[in-house]
Amino acid sequence: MSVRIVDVREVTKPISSPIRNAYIDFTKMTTSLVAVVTDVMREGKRVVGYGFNSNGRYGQGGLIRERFAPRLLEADPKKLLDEGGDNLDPDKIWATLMSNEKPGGHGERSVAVGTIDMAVWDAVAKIAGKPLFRLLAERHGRNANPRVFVYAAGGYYYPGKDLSALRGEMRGYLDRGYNVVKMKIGGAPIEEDRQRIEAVLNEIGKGAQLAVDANGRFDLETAIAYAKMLRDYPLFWYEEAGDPLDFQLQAALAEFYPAPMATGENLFSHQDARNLLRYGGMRPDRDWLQFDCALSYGLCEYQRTLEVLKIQGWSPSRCIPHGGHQMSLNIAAGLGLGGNESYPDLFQPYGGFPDGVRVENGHITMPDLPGIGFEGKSDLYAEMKALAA
Ligand SMILES: O=C([O-])CC(=O)C(=O)O
Ligand SMILES: [Mg+2]
Repeated sequence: MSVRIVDVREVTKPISSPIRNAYIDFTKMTTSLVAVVTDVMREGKRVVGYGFNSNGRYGQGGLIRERFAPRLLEADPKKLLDEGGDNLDPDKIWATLMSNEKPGGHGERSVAVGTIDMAVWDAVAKIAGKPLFRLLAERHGRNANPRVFVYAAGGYYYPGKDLSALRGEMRGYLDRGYNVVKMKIGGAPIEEDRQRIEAVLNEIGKGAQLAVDANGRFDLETAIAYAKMLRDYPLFWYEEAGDPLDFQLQAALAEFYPAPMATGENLFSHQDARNLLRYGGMRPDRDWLQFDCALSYGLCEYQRTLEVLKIQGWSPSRCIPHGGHQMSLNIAAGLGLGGNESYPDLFQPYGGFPDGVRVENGHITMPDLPGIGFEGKSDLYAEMKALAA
């Protein structure tokens, strides 16, 4: 049986909305959609793997088309196969993508590679005829747990949004089954943010919890001023206070913030993750790590990141990735992460769950769909299918 990648296609799609966090607005946000087309047939259909690059970093069409897709298509197909020769080997593909790339200075090539890697894993699990989370659990000798914690991210700033709109948004998440919600901070003066936080806490009551996200906006002084304000409240976490690569700031903040902190969505390699754990003062008994495989060289690299965690004394259950995509849901269910982000009202049709999956008591249950499960989400699959047609 031949197993061959016959094409790698990319299209850049808008995922824009009028929202704003403390650092950027999303009025021009895009994502790359990728199809890895194989010559394998399953149940009378050609196996195509799909991927996209989460949100927050723009499409990567230039890098994918000029550098990464040609490397895959020019490689000897036999060199991309696993030992049995009957499936693709994601690690060999990853090494091929990264040939002639220097170390360090990751830039956004990690996003381009992460997007293709997602499509490769989708294809590999479909060729194996299994959900990706089950394939991952088997490869790691673990039991899959299809029940995954999810939280609702939103609470953005946008024109005309007052406290009652913010409260209404959060109420809507609770009505849909979530029990942890997240809102943005740092895009308004501290006193205004305090009022926004109190409004949300009053709305959600004792049965739910609130996380806050500063999107890396603060200098040390401001991060500490916020820590002193935030520690008055029983928050789920205080996220990305300062620049993602300012590990000293993160470590200093721990002195002022005994409750859980979260960060990592803008660290794009296992080496950066290792530096965070070495120097960022993050505490394995309470803090949360948010590396998003789609932005950070994909699942091949994410497995290396999980190895780094292990060596540094961290459990994978402290990871709740950024991005709200089904790829991280599979990793969570297969490799025992603590859960996944979700954006119930944003970045559609890319984020979210397969049709019919409901959030209950802050958790979803993964259906048994082959691959990542994109075929189970009809609005998303319509876009994907158009690319592969
Ligand atoms: O606003 C964003 O860029 C998204 C983000 O930080 C998150 O989901 O944690
Ligand atoms: Mg964030």
